[in-house]
Amino acid sequence: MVLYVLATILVLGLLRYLYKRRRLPPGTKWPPGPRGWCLIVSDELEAKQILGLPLIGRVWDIPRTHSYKRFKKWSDKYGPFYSMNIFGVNHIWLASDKIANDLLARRAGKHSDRPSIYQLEKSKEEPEYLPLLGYNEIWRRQRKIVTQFMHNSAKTNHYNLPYLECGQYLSELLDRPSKYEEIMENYTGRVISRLSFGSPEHYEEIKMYSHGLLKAISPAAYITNIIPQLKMLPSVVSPWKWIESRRHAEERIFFMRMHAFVAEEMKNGTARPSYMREVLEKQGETGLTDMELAYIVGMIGLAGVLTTSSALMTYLLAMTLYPEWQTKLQEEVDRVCGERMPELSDSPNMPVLRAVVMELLRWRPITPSSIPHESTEDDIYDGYFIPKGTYIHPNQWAITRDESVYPDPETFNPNRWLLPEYPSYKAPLTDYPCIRNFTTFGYGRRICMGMDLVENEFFVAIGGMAWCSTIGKKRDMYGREIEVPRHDYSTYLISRPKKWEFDLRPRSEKRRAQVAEFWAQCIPKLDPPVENEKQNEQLVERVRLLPF
Ligand code: HEM
Repeated sequence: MVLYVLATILVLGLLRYLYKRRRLPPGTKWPPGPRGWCLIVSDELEAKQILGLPLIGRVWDIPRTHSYKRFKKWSDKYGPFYSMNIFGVNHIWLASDKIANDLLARRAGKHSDRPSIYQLEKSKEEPEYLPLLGYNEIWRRQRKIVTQFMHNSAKTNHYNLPYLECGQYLSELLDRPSKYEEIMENYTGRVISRLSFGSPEHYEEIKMYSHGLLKAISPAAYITNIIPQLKMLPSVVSPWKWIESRRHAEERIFFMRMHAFVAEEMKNGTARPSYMREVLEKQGETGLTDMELAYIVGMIGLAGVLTTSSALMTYLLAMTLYPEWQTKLQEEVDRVCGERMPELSDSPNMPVLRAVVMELLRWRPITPSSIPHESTEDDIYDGYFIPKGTYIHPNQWAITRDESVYPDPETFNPNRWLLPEYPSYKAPLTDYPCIRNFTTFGYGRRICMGMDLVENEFFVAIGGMAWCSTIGKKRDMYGREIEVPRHDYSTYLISRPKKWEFDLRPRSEKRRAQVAEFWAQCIPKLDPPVENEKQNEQLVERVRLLPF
């Protein structure tokens, strides 16, 4: 069995390599990069050469976990634009925001496709997951529809849901800080569940399917995402295929159930505003099938949970390690907001809060290895040849550690956004720093579609945490501070700090009571009584079950 798999990989790798090998156009050169064929079986950053092995390239040079650190190390050696061959595919890694913008935004016509995700059936062609679609007609129509409903939602500040959901979020966090992962996912899950389907009740399923999809697309989870040739093995010897077909089928049932749920509410006249309701109302115009429509909204639901909650977790870590920034932030929050929670309209007066948010995204990027683009045409950049079919990775870990832009990059330092002596500073401070279009949201035509929602959620949730709680190091039974790991992060595509111990307390009992009162005030605003009798009964029941 092992021999069969190895032989298949080598033969298919050879065929692909020979097929893809290209001659250089005159006057161009290959980008620099790690060359030679060597098999490395080490997870440490210093590689050990063990055995020469042609065809598969340097794949074993790449650790399964935190590979972006290895890629950064190579960019330190070969420069901010280097290439490498893996299993017959040409890869380019970028470690400079300028080069990433030059290629992925200014030349977006050539570099906006996506590589296939091998663990999925047909990620580029099936009208399912927008972020994974190729640069094709399906992607264009889906992106247009999502742009429309996200834009409409942004016009209402997303119905103020990120703010109104903070009441429950902060109350729960103050009561059970050790459950922070669950509480943070529940917060972002409830917001996106309401936005997508008009009701908060589906957040548990959204969370579950988000984790499932994240695993399916992460190289660290499935070897199939690293060795494409494995996909050609028959199902009988591919456990990955069984796992994926089950995940996919269950997720599809969920998306279709959500479609039916909102369609039924629309029929009864009880559907609240939601992305699903909006696309259903426009179905006559767009001509989308029920299935595609369900996927478009379902995918946005999944995109909105783990990304945002990851940065909330990083906030706890940063405040544990850099308490001086918590003090500065609390000073600003108290000065501007006094006895109430920060609201989005406070944003122009709160540069420190925006700088803290910005620095969280820079210091611990949520997708440190980024989501790669694929080139659909040959290109030449600075004399270097980029053949069609190249996978381009704007390595966010490296870009956010570019010392010419972010001096002393390992230090969490929001001052780099607040003081003119830093290269990343931008005025006026009423508008900047602003997370929109920041490198960690990607580039060009594939740039993230959730930036407006994320900006809103971060402002109120992080501002709210600073307003009501103080975070610090935990002490053991002998009174000694418990060590806090600076970078012990998960290994999937969306990265978050692994669970660690910290102390979180209300800033005062008065603030704790204010948070509980705020939650009570939010409930009727979140679920206002409606004309329809049946829905009124449901709402009364929902409020009755809330854990006061
Ligand atoms: C802090 C949170 C988030 C980060 C850091 C983030 C980051 C990213 C990145 C790096 C990309 C790929 C861009 C590229 O290929 O150049 C992306 C794409 C995308 N994001 Fe986000 N994202 C976040 C939150 C969200 C949220 C909340 C939503 C929606 C509710 C969302 C929806 C999308 C969609 C639909 C795409 C695919 C765009 C396309 O392929 O055309 N994201 N995001």
